[in-house]
Amino acid sequence: MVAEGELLWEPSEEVVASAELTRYLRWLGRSGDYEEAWRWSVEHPAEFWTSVWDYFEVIGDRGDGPVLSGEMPGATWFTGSTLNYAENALRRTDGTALVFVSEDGARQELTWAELRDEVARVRAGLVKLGVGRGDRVAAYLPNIPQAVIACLATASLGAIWSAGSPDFGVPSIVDRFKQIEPKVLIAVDGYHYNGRSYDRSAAVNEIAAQLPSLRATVWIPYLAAADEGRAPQQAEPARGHTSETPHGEVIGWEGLRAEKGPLEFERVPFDHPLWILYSSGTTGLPKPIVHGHGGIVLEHLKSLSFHQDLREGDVFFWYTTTGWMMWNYLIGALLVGATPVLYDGSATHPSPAALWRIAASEGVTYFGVGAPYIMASLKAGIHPDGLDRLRGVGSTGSPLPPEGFAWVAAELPGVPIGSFSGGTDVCTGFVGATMLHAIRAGVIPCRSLGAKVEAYDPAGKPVVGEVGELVVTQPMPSMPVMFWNDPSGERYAESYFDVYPGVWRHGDWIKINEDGSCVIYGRSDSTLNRGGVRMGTSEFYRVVERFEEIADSLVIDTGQLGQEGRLLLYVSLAEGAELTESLERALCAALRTELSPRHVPNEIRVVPGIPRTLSGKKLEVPVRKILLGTPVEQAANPDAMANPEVLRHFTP
Ligand SMILES: CC(=O)CC(=O)O
Repeated sequence: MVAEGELLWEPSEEVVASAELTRYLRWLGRSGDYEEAWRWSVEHPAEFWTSVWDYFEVIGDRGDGPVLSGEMPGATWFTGSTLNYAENALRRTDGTALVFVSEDGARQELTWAELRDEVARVRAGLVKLGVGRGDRVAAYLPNIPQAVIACLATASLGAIWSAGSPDFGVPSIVDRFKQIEPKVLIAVDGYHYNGRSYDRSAAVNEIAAQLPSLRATVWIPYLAAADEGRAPQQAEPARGHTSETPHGEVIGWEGLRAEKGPLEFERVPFDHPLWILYSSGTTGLPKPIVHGHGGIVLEHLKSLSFHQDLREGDVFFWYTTTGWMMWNYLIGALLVGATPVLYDGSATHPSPAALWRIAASEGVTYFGVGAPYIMASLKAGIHPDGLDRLRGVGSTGSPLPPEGFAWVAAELPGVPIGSFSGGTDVCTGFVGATMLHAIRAGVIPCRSLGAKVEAYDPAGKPVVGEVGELVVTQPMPSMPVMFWNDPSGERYAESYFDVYPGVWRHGDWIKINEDGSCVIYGRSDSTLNRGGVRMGTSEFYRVVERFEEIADSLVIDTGQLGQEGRLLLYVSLAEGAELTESLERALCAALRTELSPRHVPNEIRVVPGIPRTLSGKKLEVPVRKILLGTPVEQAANPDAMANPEVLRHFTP
């Protein structure tokens, strides 16, 4: 058992001296006191974000309008400025820009010159298909180089990128893409995952048929190329050749990139849409969140340099699909001149150590994953090795329990583990680590520069040392510039500003300590409130999932509006395990002693699996709704789930 707050790592003088953040603070003429710098960054946001633009020598015209005008929602940044994300991402010319590895062993490397050439070609291909400023290009692609190339080519034109991963079902992709009316769809014929091939040709045809806005569909014969000797389901049209279908032209990737074009960049205003990400709630269509060129360039430069300490020469890995904002964050490495490693495949194929092996073979210097992968590595008894170049490990997606921190500290001595928390809505973390901070078990060392994060009590008063609602009380440039199809901004305002007017409420529980460090306790709306003792579900899971017999768990408090309800614990069992009376007793005893007697579940139920979203989050709120009487079909969208079949096991 590891105590929260136990010291695990401290930066040496050398680490502090060579940190990117130290260089920036010196350039600013400030001391190395992080809290002082943070306070300045949030109290003087216009000065801070101007310094980020200048320090990184952002390519573009900073303009001479006000840096920050108005208030949330609706604050605007850098009036009169123009820039282009792709121009900033493609500023280097020498060395390796991108590495790709897949679970079946394929590997590809692109130099900066090759990446620039590919982007120019695809840009020319998109122009030929009629894509221009403001048009949407949708992608149904795995984490492969073509996704990065097409994203940058789209951005270079001032057109708008939007991606979904090919493991998303047809209805969930159509629900997303039909809202944004794309002109072009770029898709693969299928992919490999966990040793199996998944043919998606029929899915792509179904998607295309439901998008009347399409002028063209671009096919990438990815599965066909991998499955040597197997006839592709959808033949690649001959180079440069196109054919017509009811839903537009059909062209192959080779046709799209056939002509060498000029690498040019349409400089656009700061808030010009760069990409559209989605956040699915439990009702209505997924929210199409639009981020702007300027906000993403500044936020990713700041966050990747000062919080992940990335720089030229670094090799950056984060396990993600194109359907999660961590993909957009991963490719942000290009902005700082680091090399992103794209991986397509399962995290645990051919073994639970698969991702650690990639980190070793690719000489990864910063390795990021979802918290469950670290916990699974702990449980599987993995001893990662060959990671001599590793300087940092990142964890996100859900709170990492103190044991996960301690495992990284023990297995990778000298490497700090930085838990990072934010979300799709801002395409970054609000809180994270730096190379100036010590690492303590279960604790996130700081609030990110420029992110005025506070914990609010229900009356909207900031609290310190107590759990409260995570709010952001100053605008950040990477906040959405709008939701697509929400001209009045109503949906946007409702999503973040309905509880505390003028203040961004993120929907997480956070405790901020006196020293600025913090702990995230999970989603605020799934919190357990037992007799007034509020607790995020992560603390519960930490106790339960330590048991070898428990593979996964979900806890639901059916209490409503101050009324105490039942506390139900769902467990999926490890292979060969049984929920015996003695195991039930041991679980209850651990919860009683480690949390509180009020946190002993009223009932423990065995289920075949815990429902998770495609990006791995437990579906606590939808299950709670089902238990309170909402029909399963209305509580959750099966297409946004990794394992929708398990939901029927959760009945009132
Ligand atoms: C940075 C993050 O917060 C990622 C996520 O959990 O979606």
